Amino acid sequence: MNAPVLSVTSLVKRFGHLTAVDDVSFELMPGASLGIVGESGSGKTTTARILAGLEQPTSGTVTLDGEIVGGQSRRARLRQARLLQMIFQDPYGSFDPRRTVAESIAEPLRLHAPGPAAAHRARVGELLDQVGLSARAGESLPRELSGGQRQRAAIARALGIAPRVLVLDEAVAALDVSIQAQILTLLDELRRDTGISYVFVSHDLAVVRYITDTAVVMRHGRIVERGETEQILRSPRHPYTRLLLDSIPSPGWDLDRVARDRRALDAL
Ligand SMILES: Nc1ncnc2c1ncn2[C@@H]1O[C@H](COP(=O)(O)OP(=O)(O)OP(=O)(O)O)[C@@H](O)[C@H]1O
Repeated sequence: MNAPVLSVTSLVKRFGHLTAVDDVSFELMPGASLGIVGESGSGKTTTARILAGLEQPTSGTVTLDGEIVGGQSRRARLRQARLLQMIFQDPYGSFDPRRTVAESIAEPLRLHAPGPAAAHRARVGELLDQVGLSARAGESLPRELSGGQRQRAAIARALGIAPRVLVLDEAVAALDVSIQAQILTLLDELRRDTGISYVFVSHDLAVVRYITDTAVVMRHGRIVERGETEQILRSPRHPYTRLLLDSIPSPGWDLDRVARDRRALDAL
């Protein structure tokens, strides 16, 4: 039996009186894809940020490849970044606007895998190719690329150091639907080819259905339902999951019923 590449145990994050993440636990096996779904404010992003070390938990642990992470030493932070990389909704802010995309993709290589510049250049070429970007796109500045191309570049940069886990926070939410499909297909191929694991944070159940095997549903910081994604979406057990599903516009959509169910759930 394989060991999980990522385990999260009893994670809690408080901001003052607000408990944003409340006793969250889950495991991710090598090559698996786990969805974290829930409405705005349910604690998804805070959970993702803790995984990436961008936020410290109030309590609980994150274990990556058998070792608890969260240490603040340079060595500990480098190890966490080497094993787990994060992709944001719009990576624009995380690219240096004055550097070419290829230079930005090379940066983590220089930090984590020091070597001759020519080797880095060759690796950047491979990475651009792997995510479907031309060498010309690599020579562009971030603002010269489309949203979809920028997301491809962000994926290339994250993959360069061969992390075990990619945490994607609403990674396709800002893209047109046809571009979303291209990025999701790319992510699917990359997972098949490299055996990388995903934690895929999204409010979009259709996207989660496509890209994940299992999922957890978060509400008010807690996990209210978990299991195989297909099973959860086909026969949700928790009223909140049913409400999320009913909130998707579809033929015969009953907005009054959704509003009624929400009032009933909020009163619980
Ligand atoms: N730095 C912070 N300081 C104070 N409160 C915060 C902070 N970050 C998040 N919160 C609060 O924690 C709760 C969970 O937020 P979080 O962003 O994790 O939810 P989410 O499910 O990702 O929602 P969204 O999709 O809107 O980001 C919210 O009530 C939010 O206002």
